[in-house]
Amino acid sequence: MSNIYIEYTFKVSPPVPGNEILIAELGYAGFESFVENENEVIAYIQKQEWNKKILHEIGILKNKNFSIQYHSKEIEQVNWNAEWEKNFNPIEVDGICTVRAPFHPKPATKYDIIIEPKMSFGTGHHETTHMMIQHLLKLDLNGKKVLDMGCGTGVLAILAEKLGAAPIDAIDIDNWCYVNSLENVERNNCTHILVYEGDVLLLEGKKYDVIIANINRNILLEDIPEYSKSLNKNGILLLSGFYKEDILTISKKCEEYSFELIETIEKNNWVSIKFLN
Ligand SMILES: C[S@@+](CC[C@H](N)C(=O)[O-])C[C@H]1O[C@@H](n2cnc3c(N)ncnc32)[C@H](O)[C@@H]1O
Repeated sequence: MSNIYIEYTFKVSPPVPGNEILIAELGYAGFESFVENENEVIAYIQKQEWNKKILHEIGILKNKNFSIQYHSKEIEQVNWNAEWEKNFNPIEVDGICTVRAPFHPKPATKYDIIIEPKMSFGTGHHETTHMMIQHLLKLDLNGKKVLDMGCGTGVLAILAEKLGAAPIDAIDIDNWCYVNSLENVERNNCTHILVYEGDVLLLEGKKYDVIIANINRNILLEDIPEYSKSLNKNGILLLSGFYKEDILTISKKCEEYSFELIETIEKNNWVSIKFLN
């Protein structure tokens, strides 16, 4: 895997909701990792994946409701840790769960998840991860067989184990996320999580009580039929990674596969939905 990345810095006006829309569209276009602050969005893509044409596919750049300026430069991945350490503050969810870096002090919350994200997605800062954590905290996962599809840093799989789930499969299509999840699983002393590099094809013949997938609208629409085959009766499906405008499309697809919508959470236009099989 190449160590050279292209770093793009975007200034979006207005930043709300522009930054979130931009991040989602960059994600669909193949960008891997994002740092968002008040004034800018910094996004990274591997040089070998990068093609200037990618930017023409990004709808928000052509959307007249937003003004966007950007510049780019090539970076060595070796600088990345220093970048995220500067930007990563601990995240507390509902006073029960903290997601933090190893160098942050131990929190008082019941659940403490230590993540070194490097180039992976999943520190709890993003709305979608935050809402998936909220859903998970309300489930009884004791002894439940769980799949975390699109595991990123492994944050949701790690929380599932802390909530009593076992065994847990964590899958990500990206090699960096696979390696990073393995590291984070070990860092959190988890012993019931198996991490795989791959996608929905790995589900052949497998059955789970709970499937969690925080990916994006298009991948979820493709994968929902496979989730349906792999989820036990009365199993729970938690989905996120899409906007409010996509609720109908996602829930219609789920209804086609006999999932019943139980609860929707929304945060800054992002959505997470709980379905029952
Ligand atoms: C939005 S991140 C979610 C990460 C983490 N689960 C969280 O909630 O913070 C989506 C992840 O899905 C992975 N991904 C994208 N397409 C995928 C696919 N077809 N199958 C499996 N993983 C995929 C990406 O590499 C990325 O790590």
